[in-house]
Amino acid sequence: MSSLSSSPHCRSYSSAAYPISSSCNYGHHRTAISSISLKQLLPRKVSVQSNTKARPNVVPSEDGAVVAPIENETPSNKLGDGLLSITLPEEFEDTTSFDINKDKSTVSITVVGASGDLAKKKIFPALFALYYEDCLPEHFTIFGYARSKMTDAELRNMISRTLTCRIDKRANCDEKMDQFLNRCFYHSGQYDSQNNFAELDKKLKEHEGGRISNRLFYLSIPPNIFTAAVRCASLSASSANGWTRVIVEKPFGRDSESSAALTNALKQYLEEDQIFRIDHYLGKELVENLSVLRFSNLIFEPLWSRQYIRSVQLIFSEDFGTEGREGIFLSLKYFDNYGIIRDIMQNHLLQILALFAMETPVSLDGEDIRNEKVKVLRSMRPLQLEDVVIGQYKSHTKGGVSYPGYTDDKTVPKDSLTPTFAAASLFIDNARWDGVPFLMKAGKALHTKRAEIRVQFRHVPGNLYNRNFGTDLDQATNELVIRVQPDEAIYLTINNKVPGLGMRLDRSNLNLLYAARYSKEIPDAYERLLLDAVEGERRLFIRSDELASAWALFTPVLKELEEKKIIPEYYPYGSRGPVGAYYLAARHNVRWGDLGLEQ
Ligand SMILES: NC(=O)C1=CN([C@@H]2O[C@H](COP(=O)(O)OP(=O)(O)OC[C@H]3O[C@@H](n4cnc5c(N)ncnc54)[C@H](OP(=O)(O)O)[C@@H]3O)[C@@H](O)[C@H]2O)C=CC1
Ligand SMILES: O=C1O[C@H](COP(=O)(O)O)[C@@H](O)[C@H](O)[C@H]1O
Repeated sequence: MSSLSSSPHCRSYSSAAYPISSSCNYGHHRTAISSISLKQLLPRKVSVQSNTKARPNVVPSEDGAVVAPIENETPSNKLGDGLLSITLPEEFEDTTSFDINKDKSTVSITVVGASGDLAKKKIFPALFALYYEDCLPEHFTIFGYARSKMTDAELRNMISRTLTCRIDKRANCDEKMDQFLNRCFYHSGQYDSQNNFAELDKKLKEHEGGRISNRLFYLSIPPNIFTAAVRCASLSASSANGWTRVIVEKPFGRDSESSAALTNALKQYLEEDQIFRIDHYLGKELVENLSVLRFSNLIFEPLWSRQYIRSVQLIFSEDFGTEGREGIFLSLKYFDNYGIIRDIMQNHLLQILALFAMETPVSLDGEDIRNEKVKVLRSMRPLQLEDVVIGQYKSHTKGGVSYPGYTDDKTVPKDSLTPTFAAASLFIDNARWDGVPFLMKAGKALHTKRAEIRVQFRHVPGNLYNRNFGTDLDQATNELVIRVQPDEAIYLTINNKVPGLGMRLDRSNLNLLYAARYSKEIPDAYERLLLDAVEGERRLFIRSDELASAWALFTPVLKELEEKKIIPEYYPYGSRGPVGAYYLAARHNVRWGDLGLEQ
C-alpha cells in the first residue's frame, strides 16, 4: 500500500463545500487535485486508513480499493491494522476529486519575473511562509525565471534577504530556510522565447522525476509582456499529464477594451479555469472574514439592506506617496499611467464592495460566490463625472521636514494630472441596496495608513433618547467598522448610558481587536492566495466576467476625466485629502466615518 505522507499540522475534515480538506497551520484549506471522483468509483468498496496525522488524500491500495485518512476511529468501524472498510451508498454522488497519485505527483512553481520587486518582496517570502507552515505539497520545486543572468546560488542569496520566520514560532528557522532555499532554482530566459521556456520545461522535468507534474506559473512581470510569456509557457512548458495554472498580476488592462483584449489573448492559450487573476486584497484576513461575519451571525444579515443601512464606506489611505517605489512603479512609470482609480478603486475596493453586497451564495464554492459578485457588479450604475472627486498631492513641510509633491518625482511629467486621490459615490440598483450610497475613498500621501469598511446604520425611529441626553442620535447612529489594516479589528459603535445617577448617553465600541484576541500572526494575503492557487481554489480570484463588469463601471468616467483633462484638487502631503470629498459625501447626507479620528 502506498504510504500517506504525514504532516503534524495537517488534519482532515469535511463539509459540503470542501468535501475533503486539509489544514496546515492556517486553518482549513481545500484540496482539489485532479484524478478520479467518487462517482467514478461507486459502488466499490472503500478502505480508510485511520491515521489522524495523514494528509487527506486518497490513494489506491494494492487490491484497487481506495484508501483515505479518517479523523476518528471507533471500534465499530475498525477492521484491523488501521484500515476501515465502508461501502458508499448510491446517493453519495459526490464529485469530490481525490489525488490517487499523491506520492506520484509534484507541484512546480515558476515565478516569472523572479528578479523583480514583487517577487522579492512578496512572492518568495509567501512561498517560504507556506513551506514553514507545512502547507506546500511533499514534492515541490520552485523556479525563478527572468532575463537577468543568475545562478541558483545567486537566486537563493537574493531571496534569502527577504525571508522571515513567524514571530510566534522561530523554531528551526535557519534550518527551514536552508531546506526551502535548496528547493529553489533559477533559469534565465526571454519572456517571448519558446526555446527558453522549452529549456525550463526540461529542467522542470528533471526535478519532477517522472511524477505527475502540476505546474503553477506566477506572472510577476509588466503587463505588456503577459501574453508573450503565457504563450511561451503554455506552448513549451505546460504540464503533459497534470494541471497547468497561471497567476496573473494586475493591472488587467487600463479600460474595458484593453482588458477584454488581454483576456482574449490569454484565452488563446489558457482555459478560464487555468487563469488565476490575483487581487491581493481578497486574500487579506479581514476581507475573508466579511462573509463569515455576515452569514454566520444571525444579528447582521437581517440588517444588511437599505432598510437599516444608511451608507457603506470603503476607505483606503496610505501615508506615503509614489516616490521611491521600486519595481514597476519606478521602471514603467506605472502609477502615472494608471492613477489611483485604476490602482485601488476599480479592483481592491470594488471587490470588497461586491463581497459585501452580494446575496447569499448557494454554497461556498468559488463559482457560486463569483456568480453572486457578478450580479452585484452588473446591478451597479456606471460612475458619472459628478459622482467623482479627484486630487493630487503637493509638497508640504511639516516639523522642519519637507515632503515632495507628486510631480516633484523625476519620473513624473511636471504637468501630470494623474489623480493620487479619488472619492466616489456608487449605487447598486437592486432591491436590497436601492438608494444606499456606497462611498469609496482612496489616496496616497495622506495623514494615515488605513484600509477599512464602515457601515453606517440609520437612526432609530421615534427614539426615546433623541433629545436632551447629550447626544444627537440622528447623527450618533450605530456604525460597524471592519478594519482591514493596520491593527485588524471589527468593532461596533453603540450608544450607552454613562454610569452614574444621571442619564447621559455616550458612544462606545464593542471591539474585536485581533491582536488582543489572537496571539497568532496573521498570514500575508499572498500566502493565502498562493496556497489557493496550488489547491485549485478559485474563490478569491477574479473571473473574466467579473473583470469585464468592473471595468464597465469605471471606463466611461476614466475616459471623461482624461478627455476633459479634469484638473485634480491639490492637497498637501500628509493631509486628509481634498475637501471636495466631504462635499461629495454631504450631497448624499452622509459624513465620512473616519473624520473624527485622530489618526
Ligand atoms: N511591486 C509591487 O508592489 C506590485 C506589483 N504588481 C504587479 O506585479 C507585476 C510585477 O511587478 P514588479 O515586480 O514591481 O515589476 P518589476 O518592474 O520589478 O519587473 C519584474 C521583472 O520583469 C522584468 N522586466 C521589467 N521591465 C521589463 C520590460 N520592460 N520588458 C521585459 N521585462 C521587464 C525584469 O526582470 P529581468 O530584467 O530580469 O527580465 C524585472 O525584474 C506587475 O504586473 C505589477 O503591476 C502589483 C501590485 C504591487
Ligand atoms: O495593489 C496595490 O496595493 C498597494 C497597497 O497594498 P497593501 O497590501 O500594502 O495595502 C498599493 O501601495 C499599490 O499602489 C497598489 O498597486
